[in-house]
Amino acid sequence: MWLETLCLLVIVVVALYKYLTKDYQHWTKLGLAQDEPTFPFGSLLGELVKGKKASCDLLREQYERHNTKVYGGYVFLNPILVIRDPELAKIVLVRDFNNFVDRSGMISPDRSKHSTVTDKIWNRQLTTLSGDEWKSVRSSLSPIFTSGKMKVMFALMQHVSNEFLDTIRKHSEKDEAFELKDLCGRFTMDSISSCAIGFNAGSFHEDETIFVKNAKGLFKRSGWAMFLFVLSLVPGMNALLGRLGISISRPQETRFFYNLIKASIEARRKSGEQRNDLIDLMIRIMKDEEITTGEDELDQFENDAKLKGPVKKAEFDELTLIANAMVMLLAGYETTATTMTWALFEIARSEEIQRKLWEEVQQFDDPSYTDFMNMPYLDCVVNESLRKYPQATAISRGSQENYILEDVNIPIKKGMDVYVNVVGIHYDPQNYPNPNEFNPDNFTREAKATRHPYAFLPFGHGPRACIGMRFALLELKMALFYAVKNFELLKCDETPEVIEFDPKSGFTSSKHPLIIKARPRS
Ligand code: HEM
Repeated sequence: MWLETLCLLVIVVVALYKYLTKDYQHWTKLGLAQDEPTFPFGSLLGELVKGKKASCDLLREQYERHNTKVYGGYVFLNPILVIRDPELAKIVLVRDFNNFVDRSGMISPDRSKHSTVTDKIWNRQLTTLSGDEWKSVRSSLSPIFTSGKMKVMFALMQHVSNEFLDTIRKHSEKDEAFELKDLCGRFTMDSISSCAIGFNAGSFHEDETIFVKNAKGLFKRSGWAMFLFVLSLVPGMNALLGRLGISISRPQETRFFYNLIKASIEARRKSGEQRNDLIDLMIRIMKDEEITTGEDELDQFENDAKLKGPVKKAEFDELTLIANAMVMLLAGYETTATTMTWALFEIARSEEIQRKLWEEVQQFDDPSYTDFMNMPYLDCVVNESLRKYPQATAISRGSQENYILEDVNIPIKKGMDVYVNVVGIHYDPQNYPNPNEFNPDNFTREAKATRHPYAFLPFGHGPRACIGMRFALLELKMALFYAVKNFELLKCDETPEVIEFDPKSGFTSSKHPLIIKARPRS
């Protein structure tokens, strides 16, 4: 009897496995090269979930294994299409945007309905909203970072830059080596909290303020958080977790920011104070005041990012405001800090790059916002840092309808996800000769003219691209400018020679601490 039961069990398990993995040959059947999936994670997530490989390395390897414009892959049991070609990236991200509005794994209305309060906050953020709801919130928030508004934030960032310099000075006076990520994290935390919610995070004055502790907590990858995240990707699980009162997001830290931002809004309303920061701008949006954008403020990236056609006006309630003030803190903290870290590290490693940058920055005593936007070599160094160390190694979009991707003639089913392999494109020698080398000259006007404009995607592209790009660029430029103008950045015994990416980080971070020294310029 037990033998029959065992045989039956084996048959059921095999049949179930066959059923679940029935789509694992989806791309091969269409004649397209694919990355071989392993059950149950597919071809993309397994290594990442196990923390064995950084996404930067994994996606680069996958890109280099293929030589077609697109290739197939799998996330769990689902086929995804991966783009290697900048022109096809443009078609998906910009030209046919109306079919590719959402990122993959976007929330379903069902998930929203049954989620816990703290998950609801996450569900109202720009990063996770979908369809018309996203369009209306995004169009309300878009004018927030135009160059006119950035000039006001520039003044707030000056104060943070001074604290940044004081900290480097203290290390240099003691001839002490210092770790860059910690320093840059303090810079970006203070500038985003001050510009977004008018809150002085005080990062430069304490080892770890309660603000920083909670912000870091939101990014920490514990086994439980990872388990819940992976579970939430399984269809139907979000709603179930919500019904059981289990938060996918980190409830304690989310509540901390919810309370902080709410208190900031209330204080602002009571005092009537105008700081012209994000909270002010969002309160004006809630009151239905028009925030204008001068068309002449928009560059090519932003013109591509404009939403075309009629957009329903957002219902901008207080929860939406808090959720989006919070997402600015989150999306703007680690991404910018990590890029800044790499940029300062590369400057310290190359005497020649540092000399060229120094020659440029020393021409300015007290640069204005416009000056910062017009320093060509500084711009090249920042762009090269974003190329070599893209914080989002891939960009994803879900297809809203059955769709044929032109040129390669590949059918994409409704609901299927398309990924653009950003890091692969950034390291393709056809786009950037000697891609492992840090070479700011990749971004001279002449070099850019020889390349497809979509071969550079650190902030994504199109209407769903990074809303905080101008803010991030200004922070990066200010930090690099003041550091190089006031100090010689130097390698020291602790500076790593070989770069390795951290497989445990969700960003393109270094596995080893990036440590340098600084000497005051006379
Ligand atoms: C070096 C720094 C940064 C990098 C590399 C970066 C990169 C990105 C990327 C690649 C995306 C996805 C784009 C797409 O899907 O096409 C994104 C989205 C986003 N970023 Fe950034 N970002 C940075 C800084 C910031 C800052 C400073 C803020 C806020 C102040 C911010 C806020 C956002 C938001 C809210 C979204 C979601 C936009 C939407 O879905 O409508 N980011 N970012």
